[in-house]
Amino acid sequence: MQRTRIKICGLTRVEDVQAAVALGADAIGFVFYPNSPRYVTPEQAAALIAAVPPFVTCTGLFVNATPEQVAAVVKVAPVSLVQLHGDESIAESAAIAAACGRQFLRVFRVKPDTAPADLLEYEQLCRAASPLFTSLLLDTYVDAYGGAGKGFDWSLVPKELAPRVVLSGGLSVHNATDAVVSVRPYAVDISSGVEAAKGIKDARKIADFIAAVRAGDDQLDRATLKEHPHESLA
Ligand SMILES: O=C(O)c1ccccc1N[C@@H]1O[C@H](COP(=O)(O)O)[C@@H](O)[C@H]1O
Repeated sequence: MQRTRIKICGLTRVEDVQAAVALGADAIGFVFYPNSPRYVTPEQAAALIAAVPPFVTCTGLFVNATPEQVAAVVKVAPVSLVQLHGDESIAESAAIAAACGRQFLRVFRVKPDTAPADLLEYEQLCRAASPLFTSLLLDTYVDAYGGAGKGFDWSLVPKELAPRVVLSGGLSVHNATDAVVSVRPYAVDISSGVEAAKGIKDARKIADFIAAVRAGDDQLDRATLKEHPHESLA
């Protein structure tokens, strides 16, 4: 049975954390990039993380921070995964993860001229560089680094890579079902598409987004049953 993991990113209020968790988010993201409108201090994030039950993953998002800066944040805000969303090289990303003792998501910001083979090669390099590497997170290249609500051409994602990637960039209730069915990613990550205003999440939009992802999962399950009628979906 297909179950695409769902991360909701850029939370700043405890009521938004509680809503996301209650509605079924698998992961919650906190933005430690000071230029972001969704920035939270490590102390604010620690208070938000205290509202998260076990088995929901808390992620810390960084842009071009040093290993020392990331380690200092993680000491105060106990995230279990770091999302490296800037121009850090693969070696720098591995060093950051080692310094803070956390697994990491390496972000690849896709441009119109990105080739599918670039993504495959980049993922292999990440995997070879560090045992703390978990997944490639694919976002759209924008000057502001992220959280911009801008999508990229999903046909650039190689079929063999898709089951291991986190897909993000411009996702919303309007395209989530299509994203799941056409890309088949391991997970999806959303920020601006479930907001009422920057940094303020909208519980209705989160609920609708999650329902749209599950509708995609259901479509994939039905297709699998049609192709392999004797296969169990359990
Ligand atoms: O959310 C932010 O403010 C942010 C700032 C800097 C880098 C990344 C940021 N968010 C991430 O951007 C992608 C796409 O977001 P959106 O759904 O298109 O708004 C997502 O991975 C966020 O985690």
